[in-house]
Amino acid sequence: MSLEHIRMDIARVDDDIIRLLARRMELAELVLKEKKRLGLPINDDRQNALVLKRAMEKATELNVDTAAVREVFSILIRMSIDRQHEMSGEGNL
Ligand SMILES: C=C(O[C@@H]1C=C(C(=O)O)C=C[C@H]1O)C(=O)O
Repeated sequence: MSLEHIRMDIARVDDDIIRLLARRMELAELVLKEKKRLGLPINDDRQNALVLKRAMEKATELNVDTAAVREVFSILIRMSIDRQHEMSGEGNL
């Protein structure tokens, strides 16, 4: 495969990643609605730990750098928590 072709494939993968990020954020908004109904706080340390553990297990299985995956997922969790605060009208406090 040529360099140009490989880079086109990378661009497609990048698009897919962003689409999945958008989907994850939509799901975070749905989670927020349920938490409001149930009277639960936005941040859930237990669930955060579970998400990180699951991601690192998958990274291990797929032979991807687990420390890097942990960093990426920490950012994803922070993004979804920030979005939920914004949706609650609390800004980024
Ligand atoms: C999405 C949720 O809200 C927060 C964000 C999480 C995430 O992005 O995975 C996990 C736990 C919560 O701190 C949730 O509770 O599931």
